[in-house]
Amino acid sequence: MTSVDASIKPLLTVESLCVHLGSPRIEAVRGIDFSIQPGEIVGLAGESGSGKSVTALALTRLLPEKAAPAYRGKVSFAGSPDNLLSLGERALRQVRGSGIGYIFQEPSASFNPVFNIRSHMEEVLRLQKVPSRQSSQRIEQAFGEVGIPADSTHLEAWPGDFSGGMLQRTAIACALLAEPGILIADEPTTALDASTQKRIVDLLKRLNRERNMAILFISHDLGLLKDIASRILVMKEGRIVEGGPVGKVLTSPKDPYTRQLLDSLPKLRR
Ligand SMILES: Nc1ncnc2c1ncn2[C@@H]1O[C@H](COP(=O)(O)OP(=O)(O)OP(=O)(O)O)[C@@H](O)[C@H]1O
Repeated sequence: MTSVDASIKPLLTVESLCVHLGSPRIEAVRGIDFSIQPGEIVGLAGESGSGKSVTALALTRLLPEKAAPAYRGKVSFAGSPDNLLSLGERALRQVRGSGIGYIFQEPSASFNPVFNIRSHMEEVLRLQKVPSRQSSQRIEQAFGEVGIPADSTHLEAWPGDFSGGMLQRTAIACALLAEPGILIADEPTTALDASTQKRIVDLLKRLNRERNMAILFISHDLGLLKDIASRILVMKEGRIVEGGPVGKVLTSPKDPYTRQLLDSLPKLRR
């Protein structure tokens, strides 16, 4: 886990973020504030429905249009004065492409089943305006980072040909192609078996260390967050009810809700 110098300016700052969505309308996120430093791994915990995924998607306005999301507050990235919540679509696409990457619980959510793996990776590079003569080398490098051979068997495969763990590693490789400053990982291991889960967590920790890539790691599993994050935030009903260094929050939680979440963890995982 990379240690973080508090004097360094935050990479991502979220101020008074509120999100209304759906029908009937609900306020899924109710005025939250947090920041993430370059190279920091922050865990976002909270039970199902507490607003973790809505928060993650709201950062770059990725919530589905059909939910008619309305955003309030400010999200700033990489020292820019722009508010991502009101930035034009084109500029925002640039941030989504290169600044802020995502991986999701269901790795298949990162892929279109009718395109093969190579097409997905080339599309990421095209959006990054990487000259096509550099494509093969960049794809090889990204695959290398996640331990998948960049041969035709893997590159010409369809997303449906891969196991969950393999597809999640491929999703991470796709995200890496854009060299994000921060990776938003929304329950990235929940759909995987225990040994694959460990492999993905180890991979993310290594990428954090080697690339100084910050990670917002979302999970309802405090035991897992203890292993990966240096700091955690706990959400309940759209609010952050507690936050701080992971060791401190987990050994002496202040909020009754965090205590309750901890009590629901098997003793061995604490
Ligand atoms: N696309 C959507 N349309 C309407 N309501 C939504 C949508 N996505 C989430 N919600 C609602 O927003 C609230 C917060 O949901 P969210 O998915 O952020 O919770 P979560 O903490 O990520 O839960 P989980 O751990 O189950 O993923 C819930 O009441 C949920 O039903």
